[in-house]
Amino acid sequence: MNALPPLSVADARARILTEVAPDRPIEIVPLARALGRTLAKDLASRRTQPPKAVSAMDGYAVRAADLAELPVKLRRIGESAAGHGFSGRLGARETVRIFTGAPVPDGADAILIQEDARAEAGLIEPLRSVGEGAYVRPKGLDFVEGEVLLLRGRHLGPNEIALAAAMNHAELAVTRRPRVGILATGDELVAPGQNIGADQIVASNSFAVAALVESAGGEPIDLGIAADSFEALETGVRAARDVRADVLVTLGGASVGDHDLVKPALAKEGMELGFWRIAMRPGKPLIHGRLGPMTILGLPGNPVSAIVAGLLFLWPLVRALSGDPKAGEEASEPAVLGDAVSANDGRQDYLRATLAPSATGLPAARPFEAQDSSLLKVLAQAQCLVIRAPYAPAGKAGDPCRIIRLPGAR
Ligand SMILES: Nc1nc2c(c(=O)[nH]1)N[C@H]1C(S)=C(S)[C@@H](COP(=O)(O)OP(=O)(O)OC[C@H]3O[C@@H](n4cnc5c(N)ncnc54)[C@H](O)[C@@H]3O)O[C@H]1N2
Ligand code: MOO
Repeated sequence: MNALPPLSVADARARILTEVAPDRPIEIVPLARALGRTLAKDLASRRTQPPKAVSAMDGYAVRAADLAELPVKLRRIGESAAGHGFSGRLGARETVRIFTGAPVPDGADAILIQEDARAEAGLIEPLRSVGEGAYVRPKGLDFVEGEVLLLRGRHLGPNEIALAAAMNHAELAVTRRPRVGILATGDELVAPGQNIGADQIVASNSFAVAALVESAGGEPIDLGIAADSFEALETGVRAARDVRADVLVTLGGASVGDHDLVKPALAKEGMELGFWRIAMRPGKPLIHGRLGPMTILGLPGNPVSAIVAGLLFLWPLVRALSGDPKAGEEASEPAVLGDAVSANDGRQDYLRATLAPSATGLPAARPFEAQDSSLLKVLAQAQCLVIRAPYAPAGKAGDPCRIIRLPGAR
């Protein structure tokens, strides 16, 4: 009974994600409130950018042909500034003073930057020739009206919001943020800043998991700390139902000790168990199930186990519940080992490691000696997790490996 179930990390993730319904509830939000949200519909541009040809530099709008043979003097006939174009047309040997972002006047086909011109009494003397189109941003260089630039499911960060604004969308259709109830469990836990008894510790996992949920676009709801009793866990489950959580994340109590009651308590409440325990370190005693409309994710109590399992399973679950079709894609990348590692057992390891440049062109990942799943300090010092497949043979420095960068690591 103690033999590890063969469920792999990839299978566990697939099973968690398959039950997510594809259609998500939609809300309309102003652009200023769209950070971290997920687009519910493909977004097409309402305009062409730039709407007409504009200058990329401060200087003079010219006809390139006029400057083919120097010396030549051009007559300055006006000015074009951003927001105030020149309405006339450039004739032979004429020029218009122009500034960055200003419309290029009709008849002009190039910009002579002002560093390459001598100006005197209404005349401009070019100091060099220019090619046709020099420093001209043609109409629609960035995008054209009707172009679909952001797809449904896109997680909105600063760049996407800037693009949506430039496309002239003042509000966006986004999916409702998945509600994630977070219930810490354990008689030993006390919230930070409280009086702490001799056998107690500060509950840190709720904060880490709430931050993960938030960064994935979900709405974390703190359900507090439940004692190690069926009654307290029952109260916690009721609280999750009351806030209409899409996901209930429990923290701790997932293992096999006499006080690890989460699985039986959830079963008593009617949870249909998906799986329990996966071939992974840290994070082995992961619980997955369904309780009415709620997905249950029981993360292990060890802080690093909770965070690593949160990154690998809760993060994609929140993305999937946000309507992101790419939620299941693992964000791993190639690297090389910076140090030797020993042969692995049957669990897929996620080793906290630093990253440094290497001669191979790939970053070199050096796992910390200390990998105990209680060590938050090591996690905060790490830049990535080195993935070690089950039964991977010993590796030496320079061997290829795959890593997952830790969010916000420095
Ligand atoms: N005989 C066995 N013992 C254990 C096994 C096993 O297979 N056989 N599995 C080990 C593994 S692997 C893990 S991981 C842990 C996880 O156990 P639980 O999920 O039951 O977690 P707890 O026992 O409740 O707590 C573990 C550890 O983490 C601290 N903790 C719990 N919650 C928080 C929190 N919110 N913030 C900060 N720290 C927290 C708790 O005080 C414990 O020190 O089980 C192994 N045991
Ligand atoms: O798998 Mo546990 O998560 O070793 O710490």
